Amino acid sequence: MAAKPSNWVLNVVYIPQQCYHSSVPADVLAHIRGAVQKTGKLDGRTSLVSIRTITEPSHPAFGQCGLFAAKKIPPRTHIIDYSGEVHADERQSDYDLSLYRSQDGNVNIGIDACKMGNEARFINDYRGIRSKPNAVFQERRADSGELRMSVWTSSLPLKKNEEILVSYGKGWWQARAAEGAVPIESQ
Ligand SMILES: C[S@@+](CC[C@H](N)C(=O)[O-])C[C@H]1O[C@@H](n2cnc3c(N)ncnc32)[C@H](O)[C@@H]1O
Repeated sequence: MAAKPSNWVLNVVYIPQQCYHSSVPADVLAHIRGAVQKTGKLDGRTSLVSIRTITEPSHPAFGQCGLFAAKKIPPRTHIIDYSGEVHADERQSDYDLSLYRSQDGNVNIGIDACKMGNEARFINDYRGIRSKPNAVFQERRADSGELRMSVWTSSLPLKKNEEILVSYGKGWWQARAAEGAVPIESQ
């Protein structure tokens, strides 16, 4: 089992690389895994980030965790891949993001880091924290050929100890507005 990063949460399994749920159809699985042979090398670890509990009461995710730059990170730099359970079944999860949609639109593949994942699951949305995101999600093929959702710095560097913040997208918040996830005016 992979060594957990500092401040990892008790009820979540740490997986440095994505894993696959049985709901993913075989042809889609082959497409996501890619054609390149796996090397067996674990490339999911990074020293660029640290998980911290948010202690400022003014932060909208006060008491939860966030992901922070452990050192200065240059602009347009790969920070980490979002790992979790790659799945095709329906999920109600605040840790689920979209990875792939089949051409006919019949298969939607997500990566759910609710029960298992890596440091990237702690990345918060920028709303209510700063004026714009300082990081972006970007699909990429890893050296192994595998399709992944990765996190990159924007056009500006990240300072050491700066919180890494992306945009979850308006749709993410709209879908949760009924549950009072965030004040609508802050979208
Ligand atoms: C993917 S998790 C992010 C990590 C989470 N803070 C944690 O400690 O597990 C998404 C959840 O974080 C919180 N969150 C993220 N960004 C937020 C924001 N800008 N304002 C309020 N809550 C936020 C919400 O509770 C949301 O459901």
